Amino acid sequence: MAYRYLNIENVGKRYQTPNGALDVLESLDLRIENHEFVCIVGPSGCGKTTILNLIAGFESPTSGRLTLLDEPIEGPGSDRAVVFQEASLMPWMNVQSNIGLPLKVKHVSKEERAAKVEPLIDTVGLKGFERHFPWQLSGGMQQRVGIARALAMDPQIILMDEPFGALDAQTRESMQESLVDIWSKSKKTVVFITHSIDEALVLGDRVIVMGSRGTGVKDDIHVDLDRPRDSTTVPFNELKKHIRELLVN
Ligand SMILES: Nc1ncnc2c1ncn2[C@@H]1O[C@H](COP(=O)(O)OP(=O)(O)OP(=O)(O)O)[C@@H](O)[C@H]1O
Repeated sequence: MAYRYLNIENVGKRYQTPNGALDVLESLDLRIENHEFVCIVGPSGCGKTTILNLIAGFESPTSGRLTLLDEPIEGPGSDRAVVFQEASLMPWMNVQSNIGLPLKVKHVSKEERAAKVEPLIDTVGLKGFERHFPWQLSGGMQQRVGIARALAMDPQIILMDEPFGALDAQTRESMQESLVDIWSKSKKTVVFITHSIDEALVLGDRVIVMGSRGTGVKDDIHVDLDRPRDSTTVPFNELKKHIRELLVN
C-alpha cells in the first residue's frame, strides 16, 4: 500500500463573495510523499494559493479532507511552515533574532535558540550577517532569512508561495540553487507554487499542472532529469513545451 504522507482527498473549496459562491476547487485529489519537492503551476486564479492555505490549515475545505501522516489537518501547526513572496521579517530584529523567533514563541531557552540558529545561518549562506537588520539586507538575503526561519521550526513540510517572485533573475537563479541544496540536505517535503515553468522544472521532483479554476489537476509530471537541472537540454525543453501547451489549452 502506498505510504500516505500528505493526502488531499476529494477536496472542494467554495468561497462566498459579494457576487455569489465561487467554487475554486472541486474534488481535488493529490498525494504528496515524504521528502518530495512538488511544484504547482497553473493559470492565475486557479486555486494554487488556496491549496497551500488548506495544507497550512489557514483555510478549511468545504468538502473532502486533508491528512498529514493520517491525522486530519484542522488548523495551522508547527509541522508546516510557510514562506511567502515577502519575507515578512521583524524590522527591529536582527537576522539571528528573526530566525530564532519561532523558537522564542515556543519558549525555547536563549542558549538552545543560539545553538539551533547558528547552523541555520550557515545553511542559508548568511554567515557574517547575524547582526544585520532586515533593512541592511538585499531582497534575496531577506528571503534566505525567511527560509532559515521556516527551517528553525523543524517542520515536516515547507510550503512556499512564489517565494522568489519578487527577485531579479540572477538572484532568483542563485536562490533556486541554494533551495535545492537546502532541500537535499534537510530532507524536508517542499510544496512550491510558481508562475515560472522553468523554475518548476529546475526545482521539482514533480510538477502539478492545474487547469483553470474548478477544473483541477491537468497533469502530474514526474521530472526524471538529473540535478543540477540544465535548462538548455532537449528533455528539459520538451517538458517545458508540454507544460506550456497544457497551460494555454
Ligand atoms: N478568501 C477569499 N474569499 C473569496 N474569494 C477568494 C478568497 N481567496 C481566494 N479567492 C478567490 O479564489 C480564486 C483562487 O484564488 P487563489 O489565490 O487560490 O489563486 P492562485 O491560483 O493562487 O492565483 P494567482 O496565481 O493569481 O496567485 C480567485 O478567484 C480568488 O479571487
